[in-house]
Amino acid sequence: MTTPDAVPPPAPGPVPGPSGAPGVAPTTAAPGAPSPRPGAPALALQGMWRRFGDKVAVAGIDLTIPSGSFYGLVGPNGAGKTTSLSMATGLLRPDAGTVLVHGVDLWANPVEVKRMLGVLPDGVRLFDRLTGAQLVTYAGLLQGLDRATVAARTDDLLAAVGLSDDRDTLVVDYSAGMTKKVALACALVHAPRVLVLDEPFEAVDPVSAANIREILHQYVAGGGTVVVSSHVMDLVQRMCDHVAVIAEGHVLAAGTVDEVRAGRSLEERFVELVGGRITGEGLAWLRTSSD
Ligand SMILES: Nc1ncnc2c1ncn2[C@@H]1O[C@H](COP(=O)(O)OP(=O)(O)OP(=O)(O)O)[C@@H](O)[C@H]1O
Repeated sequence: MTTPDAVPPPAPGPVPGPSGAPGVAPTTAAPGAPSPRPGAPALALQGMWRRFGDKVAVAGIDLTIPSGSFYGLVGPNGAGKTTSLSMATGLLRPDAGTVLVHGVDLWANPVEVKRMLGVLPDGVRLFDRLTGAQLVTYAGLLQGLDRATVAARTDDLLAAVGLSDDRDTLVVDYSAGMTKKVALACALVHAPRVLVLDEPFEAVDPVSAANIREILHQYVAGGGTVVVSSHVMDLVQRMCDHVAVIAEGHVLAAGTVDEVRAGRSLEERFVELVGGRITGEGLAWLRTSSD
């Protein structure tokens, strides 16, 4: 069994050390660095644009993600979800637009703001010649945590995601689902205020997915905000309290899950908003039966 309640809660300020040990802030804020604005949304995307050559991937997206929400981002393949989340977390520079994290401009203050963010990017590229334990330790030390805190949190997080027995295995030898889980542990180690997860359940088995969902719910109950992209509508409907549907770089609908689904299932509403159902009639040659 996992111990999800051992996961560090999101830190509004300095991160507490293990077992009441003195805490250490992830890194010392530079003098005059902007601080989170009370009452501001956890994440606000304003007028985001991004093109790749002739392809407009994100075409003027505005999104407001309330503090303490569990926010789902859904959309068909190529809708612009990963591009939006990459711009929202400082991984990809927007062509235009502003990202505010708890009221602080990300692209104007990347160092300070990234300290508030935990990110699980899509297609994670990790230092996979490290073991799982070394990788989480490395992520914690990079965030400026002291060694004792990192050691305690690494143990807690690896237990919570079910990787304790594989802690000394090289990440390159992990399965796809194990890699997702260790990347999630890395994203959580500094107790960020906002957690942004691109397809966190992809390749993850159902028991591990349920454990991860529990970790995320506890994180939100402790004051954190989760933004998660997924293709699984049923999961988003059950797990999230807010959702945005995006397609072709635009927001088609956003709000609470109940507002967006408007009395139907989220999947029905998604298909209605996005369209694009294709029948298999054009593939008659695939029929193998001679009847
Ligand atoms: N680095 C890139 N170079 C060129 N085009 C890109 C690049 N990244 C994304 N795109 C294009 O931008 C559009 C949006 O891609 P994006 O990855 O954001 O979609 P997505 O909603 O995350 O899709 P999926 O659900 O399939 O992961 C797509 O048409 C994609 O081909």
